[in-house]
Formats: sequence, structure tokens, C-alpha cells
Amino acid sequence: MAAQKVSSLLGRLLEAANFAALKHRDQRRKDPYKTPYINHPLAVAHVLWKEGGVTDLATLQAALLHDTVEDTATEEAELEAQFGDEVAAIVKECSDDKSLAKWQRKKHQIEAAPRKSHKAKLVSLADKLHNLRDLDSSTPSSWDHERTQLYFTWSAQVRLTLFAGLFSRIPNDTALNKDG
Ligand SMILES: Nc1nc2c(ncn2[C@@H]2O[C@H](COP(=O)(O)OP(=O)(O)O)[C@@H](OP(=O)(O)OP(=O)(O)O)[C@H]2O)c(=O)[nH]1
Ligand SMILES: [Mn+2]
Repeated sequence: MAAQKVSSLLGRLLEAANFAALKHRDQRRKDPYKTPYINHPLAVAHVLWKEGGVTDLATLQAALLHDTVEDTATEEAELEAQFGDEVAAIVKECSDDKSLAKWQRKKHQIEAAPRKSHKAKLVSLADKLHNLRDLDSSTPSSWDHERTQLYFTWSAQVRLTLFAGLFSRIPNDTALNKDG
């Protein structure tokens, strides 16, 4: 790849990391160490690249930005203007509607998972994976055993529906879909 193109891709990735860092700058994770919140979106993007082999720029940018609309004062239009329609749409697909009750949000994630775009599924899976790893290593101070178990059970349901969609992307005309 031409050096100029690499430089442009890196720049756009760094722009997303910097944007997320500014938006999350006053937030901490719920763990006992009060880890800076930005560690989470950075880890989600890193999981996708390192473990998932994902190199698509829009997916990695969306991973870095995935909690900005849900958890900070960021408008979708802001993301559209700075990162384009595709990135903004993936972030939107990964954002809970905070005006809904918590149980409704949790239910909606299970129901919406199969309809998500492929890129949003990748970001959502990495998001869940990193949250589960965090729970395993340092449970949020206010979470008891039952609350932690509930997150594991619920996220397993979301991941199953996300995976079901990912593996059902077999084109309609393949032999696998023929009767007989
Ligand atoms: N495991 C873990 N999670 C933490 C920590 N600090 C903040 N979180 C965030 O808390 C959310 C999960 O907590 P819940 O009580 O289930 O959900 P809520 O914050 O949306 O109400 C996750 O949001 P999310 O990323 O939007 O994902 P999700 O709610 O869709 O799973 C996660 O990123 C931490 O120290 N450990
Ligand atoms: Mn997240």
C-alpha cells in the first residue's frame, strides 16, 4: 500500500481514538481501580484487530467510538460530520436508547442482534467480550455475585443471536440452501 494511503488510514484511526478520549475524559470504569473509561473502547478495537484479524477502518473507528453516543454528550450528527455516515451508523447500531428502562434495553439488545449489520455485530461481540473479561478480572465494586452472573447469562444470549446472524451469511444460491 502506498505510504500516503497508510498515513491517511492511520490518521483517521488516531482521530477516532482522540475523539473518544476527549469525550470519555471525565469517566471511569466501575471497577475498584476506577480505570479510565477510554481503556474500554481502546481494548474493544484492539481485540478486533489482534484477535479478530479485523483491519476494516470503519469497524475499528466505530469500536473506538462505540460508547460515545450512549455514554457521553455526543450527537450522531457529530460523528457523521467527522467520521462519515458508515461509522456513525455502526455506532448508532451499538448504542442503547437510554430513555428506555434498563430491562427494555437489555431485551432490545437480544431482539435487535440478528438484524444488525455485519460490522456492528463485530463491534458488539468485542464489546461483550471485553466487558466479560473485565468482570472476570475485576468485578465492579457495587456488583454482587448475582448481578455478575446475570450479566454473563444475558450477554451469552446476546452473543448467541449475534453469532447466529454472522454464520447465516451464506448466499441464498449456494448448494447448502438447496433442498434434497
Ligand atoms: N464489566 C464491566 N463493565 C463496566 C465497567 N465499567 C463500566 N462498565 C459498563 O457497564 C455496562 C454494563 O453494565 P450494566 O449495568 O449491565 O448496564 P448499563 O451500565 O448500561 O446500565 C457496559 O456497558 P456497554 O459497554 O455499553 O455494554 P453493554 O451494557 O451493552 O454490555 C460496560 O461497558 C467495569 O468495570 N466492568
Ligand atoms: Mn462498551
